[in-house]
Amino acid sequence: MSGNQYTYDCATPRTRLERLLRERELRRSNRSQHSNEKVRDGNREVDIFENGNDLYIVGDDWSREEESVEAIAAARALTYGYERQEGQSSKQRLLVVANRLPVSAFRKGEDSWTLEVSVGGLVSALLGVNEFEARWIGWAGVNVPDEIGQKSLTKALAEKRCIPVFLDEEIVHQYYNGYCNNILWPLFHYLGLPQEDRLATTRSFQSQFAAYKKANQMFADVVNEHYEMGDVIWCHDYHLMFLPKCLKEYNDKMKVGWFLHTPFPSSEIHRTLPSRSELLRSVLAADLVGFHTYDYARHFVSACTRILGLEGTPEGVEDQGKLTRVAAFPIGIDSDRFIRALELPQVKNHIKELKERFSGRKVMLGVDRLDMIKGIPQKILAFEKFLEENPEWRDKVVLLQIAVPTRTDVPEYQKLTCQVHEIVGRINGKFGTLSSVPIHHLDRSLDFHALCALYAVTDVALVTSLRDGMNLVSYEFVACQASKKGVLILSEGSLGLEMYAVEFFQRERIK
Ligand SMILES: O=P(O)(O)OC[C@H]1O[C@H](O[C@H]2O[C@H](CO)[C@@H](O)[C@H](O)[C@H]2O)[C@H](O)[C@@H](O)[C@@H]1O
Ligand SMILES: O=c1ccn([C@@H]2O[C@H](COP(=O)(O)OP(=O)(O)O)[C@@H](O)[C@H]2O)c(=O)[nH]1
Repeated sequence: MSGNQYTYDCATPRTRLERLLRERELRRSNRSQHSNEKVRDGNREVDIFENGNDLYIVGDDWSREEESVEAIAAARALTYGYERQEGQSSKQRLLVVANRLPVSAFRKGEDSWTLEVSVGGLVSALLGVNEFEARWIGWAGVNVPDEIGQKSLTKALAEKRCIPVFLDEEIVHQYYNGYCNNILWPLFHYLGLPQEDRLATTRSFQSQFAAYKKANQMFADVVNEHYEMGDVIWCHDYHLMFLPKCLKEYNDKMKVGWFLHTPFPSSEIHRTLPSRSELLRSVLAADLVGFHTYDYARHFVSACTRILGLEGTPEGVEDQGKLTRVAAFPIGIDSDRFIRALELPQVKNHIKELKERFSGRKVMLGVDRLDMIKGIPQKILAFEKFLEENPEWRDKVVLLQIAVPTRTDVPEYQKLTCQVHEIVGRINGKFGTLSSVPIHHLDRSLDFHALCALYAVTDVALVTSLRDGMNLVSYEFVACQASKKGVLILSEGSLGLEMYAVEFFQRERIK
């Protein structure tokens, strides 16, 4: 054995270790204790062998590296997900960090709170993650300026394994309403930048970007406070693109993943963002970066190569020997949860009521947050055209549109709400009768069971997104249609998700 001996710790070239571990895992079946194996690392060949609890890695230009079982477990947790080691607690600890907590808080008194499940695909998707011992860190959707409120809310949230980040009104205004939802959200969905934000010198842009960085640091501070060695940190979405960098600056041993729930646009679109480079570099501080689809991942890698001049590899992006792995991990739903819900007596009753209420009419359904990317005005206008062109259907079809209010402090969303109300009012005025209207529009959310019943009685679901990250509603509808086999109409803007949808439909045997 040649070279110097030193102790490998989890922070030293992790990416190499991961690559080696992955290859080693593939050879697991042929391996015996104390055996020696040769593994390729790029162009080099290195030897890996185990002795008791130690892993030895020896290569031509490598020094001998000695790795503890804990460090291997930590690297494996990041590379393969959780793997149980003797003497460890039964589940890997996971800190999920997202702007929105799975519950939103409403203040009832000085120190009393009610918590309601937050609506949105990110929350729906992540509630299904149960193979980890997970804690959530995020914003509870409420301003809590006083100490009594902060303490009591922290306590109430702890019961849900949630840890709050307290953002004051000004930060929420600049970071969430401003930079996240007025700049990044429309840009990532190809709606462009608001006119006034094209120049970085615009005061609003600068202050919003500063608030964005400040908010990300506030999330990082809470993570640091709760971090325990070996934890995996999973950062979510466009709200927290700075977080991987903040975390690694604090402790480069942390295992950090970052996942984007929206599309990542082509590099030509990302290039129009004044802070384009800083955001990319911050995300690249993560060990693993994930997207819903291969296209989004490819766009991210090409933004890094074209805008930052870095090298894209089949595994990700490389910067001076450090590899950030980039891959597609399409999020799905727990379909069994929906199928089971349909068997519950209260859901069955609800289905019966809905069938009676709409008997003799075909039910069309839209379930969306009231967001410009969901194409709600377009959907309703298409329905109007259908009624105009097919008068025989006017009293035989109803459109139920659940439009969950969202980001209501952002002017674009306020305008959209007025626009949708105006169109619905006009169409109901035109085609309604004294006893019925063609569109039932609800400005509120439904709970899980009510939603399942609605999906089950629907004849045609309309998913009309102009662009969407994934859109879980389409999957949920299919899961609830096992016996009915209705129709799902997906807009062209949702077709990026087609391959996943088709695979899902086949699995659910819906033709
Ligand atoms: O937290 P909000 O501002 O109220 O918005 C709700 C969520 O909207 C976005 O959801 C996305 O995630 C889904 C699951 O991956 C995906 O199916 C959908 O296409 C996306 O739009 C947003 O990305 C989340 O951060 C929000 O929590
Ligand atoms: O009244 C409602 C409307 C929607 N949802 C949930 O909100 C999520 C929406 O996710 P999607 O990915 O379709 O879009 P997003 O809102 O995240 O952009 C889905 O899980 C729905 O079941 C809900 O719980 N109640």
